[in-house]
Amino acid sequence: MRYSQGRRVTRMQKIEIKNLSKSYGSKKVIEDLTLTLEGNRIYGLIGENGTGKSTLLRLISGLARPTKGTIEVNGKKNAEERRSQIAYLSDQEAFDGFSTIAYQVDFHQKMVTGFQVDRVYDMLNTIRLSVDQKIKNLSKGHRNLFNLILTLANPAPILVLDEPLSGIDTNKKEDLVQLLSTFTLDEERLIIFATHEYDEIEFLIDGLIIIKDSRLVYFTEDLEKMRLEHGKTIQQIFKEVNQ
Ligand SMILES: Nc1ncnc2c1ncn2[C@@H]1O[C@H](COP(=O)(O)OP(=O)(O)OP(=O)(O)O)[C@@H](O)[C@H]1O
Repeated sequence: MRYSQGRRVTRMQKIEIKNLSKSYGSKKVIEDLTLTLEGNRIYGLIGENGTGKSTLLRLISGLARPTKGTIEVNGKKNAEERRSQIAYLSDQEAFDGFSTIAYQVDFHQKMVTGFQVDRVYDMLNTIRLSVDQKIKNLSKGHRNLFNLILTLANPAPILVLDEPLSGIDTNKKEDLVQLLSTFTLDEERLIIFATHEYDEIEFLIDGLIIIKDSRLVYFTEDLEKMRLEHGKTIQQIFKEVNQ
């Protein structure tokens, strides 16, 4: 199944990163990264452990401060303004655990303007999660799924997702991949997400970003073209740039 085929590219959303560097003490985590992401597209961000993927997503989302360089999201430069354009999903546990699913949905509805609560209930129904369940009693995969659903229901034009597929079983991953595709296609959003699941994203993403040793080593915004012209899978591209 090729979810990305025939996608309408409207170029409405834009993330513009120029000469971005981030260090923690003497450790360089992102070095001189320049990258423009735009349109109604899904971008996959891959790289080995500790190469700076989460850091880059946090920088884009205004949750970490660059050491050097600039980030503009839909023309907004400062961190607070950027945050207004972005729904961010962390790879860390986000819940207190003792509340129920219903409580969290209600909380998000109160906190997030335009939160798509009907969609949340539809999605919960699809994956058969009862709203009365306490978060602490959910499996890790279900917790991750619920967290992702809350993020998808945020109407922000850009979704920044840190490992949204981690811990989710294969059957549900297919549904999720379809869901992510629908979310950009129908609503003209831009999604960037970090993942280690190269096979799962093969036909989901439009663009591919690879980071190695803190640096951008590969970028295409048209993976389908690369696949047709060079016949390479993401796994093969990844191996080549990591040699
Ligand atoms: N707040 C921080 N303080 C100090 N070092 C940090 C901090 N955040 C990240 N790092 C370091 O920056 C490097 C990159 O971390 P990051 O989490 O961005 O990598 P990643 O590519 O997302 O890794 P993974 O695939 O394992 O999730 C790591 O060496 C990490 O220890």
